[in-house]
Amino acid sequence: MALPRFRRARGGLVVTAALSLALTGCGGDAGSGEGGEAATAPGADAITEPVEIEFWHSMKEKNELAIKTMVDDFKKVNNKITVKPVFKGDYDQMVVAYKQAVQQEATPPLVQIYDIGSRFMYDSQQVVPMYKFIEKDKFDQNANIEPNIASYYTIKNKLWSMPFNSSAPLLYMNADAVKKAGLDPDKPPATLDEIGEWAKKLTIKEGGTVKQFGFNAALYGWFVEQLTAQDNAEYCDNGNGRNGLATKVNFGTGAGPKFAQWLGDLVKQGYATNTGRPTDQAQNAFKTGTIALHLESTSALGGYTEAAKDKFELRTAPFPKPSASSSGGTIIGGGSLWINAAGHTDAEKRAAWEFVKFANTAEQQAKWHAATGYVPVNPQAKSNDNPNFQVAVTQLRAQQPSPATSGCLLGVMPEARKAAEVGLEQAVPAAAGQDPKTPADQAMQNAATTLQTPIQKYNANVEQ
Ligand SMILES: O=P(O)(O)OC[C@H](O)CO
Repeated sequence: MALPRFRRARGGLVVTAALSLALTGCGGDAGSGEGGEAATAPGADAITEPVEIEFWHSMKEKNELAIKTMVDDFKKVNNKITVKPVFKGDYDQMVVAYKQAVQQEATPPLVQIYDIGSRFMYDSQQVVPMYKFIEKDKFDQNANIEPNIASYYTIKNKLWSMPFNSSAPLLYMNADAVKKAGLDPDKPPATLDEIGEWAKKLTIKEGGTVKQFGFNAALYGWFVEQLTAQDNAEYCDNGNGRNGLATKVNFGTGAGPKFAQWLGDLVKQGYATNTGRPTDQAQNAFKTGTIALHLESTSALGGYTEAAKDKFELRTAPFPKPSASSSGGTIIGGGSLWINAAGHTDAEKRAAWEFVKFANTAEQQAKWHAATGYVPVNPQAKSNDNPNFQVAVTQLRAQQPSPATSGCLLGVMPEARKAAEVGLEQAVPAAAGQDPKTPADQAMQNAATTLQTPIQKYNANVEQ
């Protein structure tokens, strides 16, 4: 399907139906912008005098401090450019803030968007694609960006955003609890069933009270995406939306219901606690030391390392596979940096690129990785000697990019993740001894079906 023709809007900017749809979900004139393939990348001569740019991000606590350190480091070597980091809430809140900014013609020159916002950003017509700066500067992409990471942000063979905070999902262990139960943290469980077996041995009850749960994980749609890829299956059709627009999601069958059933059973039997969808709640429970095994992103590692200090021995292990025969891998997570074209001067766009290049350097990526736990995007970056930090790096480098592990490109991917979480909520009982609201197969299938109309509406308005 051809992209609807641009039309001129006030101020010489342009609106597309694709953008309108992405912004409002219902078509109509919603914003303006001049970006996408049409945008150009200004050269180094665009900066002739001091320039200040806002950098919107979603990093909090320890990870936000690491951003501030990076910005300060940048200022020391680029005295003409001031980068002002602005925390805009979590990843979902950022997308809301970004959409509002497009409507108000007030986007920042530089924005961090989570992985699953990539197709939306591509369709938004707001950005200067990263490959244009790469070409302009003859930047060596292969030498500076891990191919396994770049694959996620590569759309139609071109890199659209710069991977920045790249993560992998992990199994976290309270190694003291593991050892006390006579289990060996050096031989961690590798499948959901093995985790279930461990969780039973690791749950400690005193009287009627649970002192330690064997397992917890947020009801987080990201885990459904990861387990699907671990099964070497595609989350959405058309080669995970990379051979053409995806027309449906597949989490109604396979790893989605398997995970929902497995977690529901563990909660019902009292071996896992259900802390709901907010990842903060599952994270806080793990940090108290009363959870033995836990699933989270490597992005939490910096904070966990600090929280566990003097409390318990923290260990990480590869993310589990749905079953021993699963032959896939994990998907790169986290977010990437997008440079906005609409309404920005050449100096601002160039300043944003200068910071993006700086953030990608081996030195900065090594520092960033050591502070946060994110995987270094630059293969030349030294990884942290702490073995907990190396698990995600090894996990990522060991796998070959494939359609499954490149992740699903879908304009309504944030909605898809939320739908999967609604499915999990239906399938996982609130507490021990309770039944789920809906059987797992049906809950996940129902959730997947709710996406058909949003996907069709989105696809009707964007180019293939
Ligand atoms: O917690 P992060 O930054 O690793 O992100 C996890 C997911 O990829 C976000 O979509």
